[in-house]
Amino acid sequence: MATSPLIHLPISSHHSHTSPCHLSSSCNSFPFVKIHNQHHRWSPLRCSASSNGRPSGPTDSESERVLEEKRRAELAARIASGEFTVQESGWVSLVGAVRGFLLRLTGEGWAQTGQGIPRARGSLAAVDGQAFFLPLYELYLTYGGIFRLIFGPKSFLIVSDPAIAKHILRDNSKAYSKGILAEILDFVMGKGLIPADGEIWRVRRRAIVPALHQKYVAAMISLFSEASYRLCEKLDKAASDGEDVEMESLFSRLTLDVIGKAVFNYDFDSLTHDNGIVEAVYIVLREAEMRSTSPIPTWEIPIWKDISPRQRKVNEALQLINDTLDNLIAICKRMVEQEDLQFHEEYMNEQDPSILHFLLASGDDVSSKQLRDDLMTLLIAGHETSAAVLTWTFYLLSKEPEVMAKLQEEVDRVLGDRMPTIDDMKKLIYTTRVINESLRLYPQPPVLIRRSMEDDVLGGYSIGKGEDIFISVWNLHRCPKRWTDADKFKPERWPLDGPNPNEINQNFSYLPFGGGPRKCVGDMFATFENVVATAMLVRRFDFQLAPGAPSVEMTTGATIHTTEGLNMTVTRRRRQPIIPKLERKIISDNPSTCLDQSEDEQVASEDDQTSEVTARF
Ligand code: HEM
Repeated sequence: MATSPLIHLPISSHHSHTSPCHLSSSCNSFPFVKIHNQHHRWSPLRCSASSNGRPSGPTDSESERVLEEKRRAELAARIASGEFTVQESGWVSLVGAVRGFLLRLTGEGWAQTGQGIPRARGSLAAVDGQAFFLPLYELYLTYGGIFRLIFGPKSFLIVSDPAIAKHILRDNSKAYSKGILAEILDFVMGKGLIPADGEIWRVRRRAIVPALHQKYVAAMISLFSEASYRLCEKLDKAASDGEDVEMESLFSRLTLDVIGKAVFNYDFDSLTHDNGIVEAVYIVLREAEMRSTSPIPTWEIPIWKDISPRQRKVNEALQLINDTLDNLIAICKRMVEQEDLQFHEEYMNEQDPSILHFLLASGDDVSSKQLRDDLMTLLIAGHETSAAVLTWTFYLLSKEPEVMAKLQEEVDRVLGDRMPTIDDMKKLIYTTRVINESLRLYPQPPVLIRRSMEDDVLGGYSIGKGEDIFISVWNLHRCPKRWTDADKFKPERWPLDGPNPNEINQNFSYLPFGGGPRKCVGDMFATFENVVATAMLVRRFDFQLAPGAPSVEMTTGATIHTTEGLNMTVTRRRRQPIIPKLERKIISDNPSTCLDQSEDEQVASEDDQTSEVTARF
């Protein structure tokens, strides 16, 4: 039976915390978007925003900081008093010592099992839905880079040490499976690439990775631009009407539109309207999140799962998605059959550059169920993550006007009023650093889940087969010893002339896309998507937290969500005039040139700006 881990993580200290317990609910203006109604009251790293429409002034930040320090001091004192520490019984210690001794005898390493992994305990009665990775941070500061967290009969190893993370993810990755994650996601992803393990994973990874080749990613830039442009149009209307916008749901729609086209050449067009399939995708996504945070797996109870209206709705949604995917696969198969096909490494069909087309053209010999699982996995993996990155990036930007100004300066200078091209990705370096830094502060997902498939030694402690492990990327990314001003949004920490930060050059203390053989296959795709969307949005608009909106708080599903949306006031930018460059027009068949024209006209006429479009002769 699948166990659901995430709800079990809040720690008992929660209840006695000085912060009041709010349970509020709000209604999102967009249907099908998750509504959360818990506050992470416990959070020492609370990310509450000023809701007065301006970035917090020094007074706001100062009082936030004082409150935060108070909370942390209280918690640290309670942890230090041993409240969360589990005393090892003599029996456990004895077994540990004997085992450690035997390990040494067999030469398997100098395991410190005698001393035992530090232990903390949590309460099952804690409130669900809160950002569970936050209490893990404080416990990490006390118990260190590896400790055991115990909830009733269940226990988890919490890893926050870069060397141990490297060992699990890369050096000894074969000894670890996706464990709980695979169980929870089975209903939607089946044996898709994220949950799959062993031989199935190996074969599917080998088939899928080549589909995201450089030429494909370059072709995606115009797709990112077109979708971002549609979002700009929507924001432009809101700016005209003087309406605030809920950006989290808009980013969710933007990235859904992008990934649908990119993976199986399907235009959800969710930014423009809702339809059955968009609704079905959100029903399934919400279900996956519910399953990962629910204390009781009701969906596994034999009769209940057949009569529950919720489960029926989920099954209907899945059926609709599966039918749609089957249909798209059939259409694509026909296209491939009619094609004068010459398959090569960077193969791409110009009319349909999707991953599905590549897979079919490559002769990928796979069952249609497996193909559907893979497509569904790519859809979910590429949708939720990027939407969350954009949400938190814009939240962070609204709090740091100086970063926003620097970002806008770069975007104006590099892009002017053109649509972005692949060459611009090398030039929008500060924009990329903004995304790098956003991913450090808000890693998506905030924990990586594994299960040991054999005995191993982690950080000097021996562990057995079957341990459920959470690698806290949140803790790695906010470790105060590793990062100066760890909680501060400082894109400048990543030098402009340095390499793009990744897990290798940061020695596993920075894991925005995981690491080792199971590293994200869409890292470049996602980075460019986020860079393009961010650049196109900040070029046209200024963004501030909406006056009177609820403070921005975190909660978790698979990624970090806000509890009540990211409500923002969007205003058109008044830009300095761009001095026309007298340069010759380069004749190009690049589709982005056609778009240039339409956006140039749009920007010039609708924004009523003094800026002039770069003259081309
Ligand atoms: C900013 C956006 C994204 C972030 C932050 C992100 C992050 C990650 C991370 C951390 C992992 C490793 C998970 C683990 O080790 O347990 C991962 C795996 C994966 N990602 Fe992404 N991802 C993003 C976008 C995408 C996109 C756009 C795609 C597809 C086009 C994608 C497809 C995948 C797949 C298939 C895996 C599983 C790889 C495997 O297990 O072999 N991701 N992603």
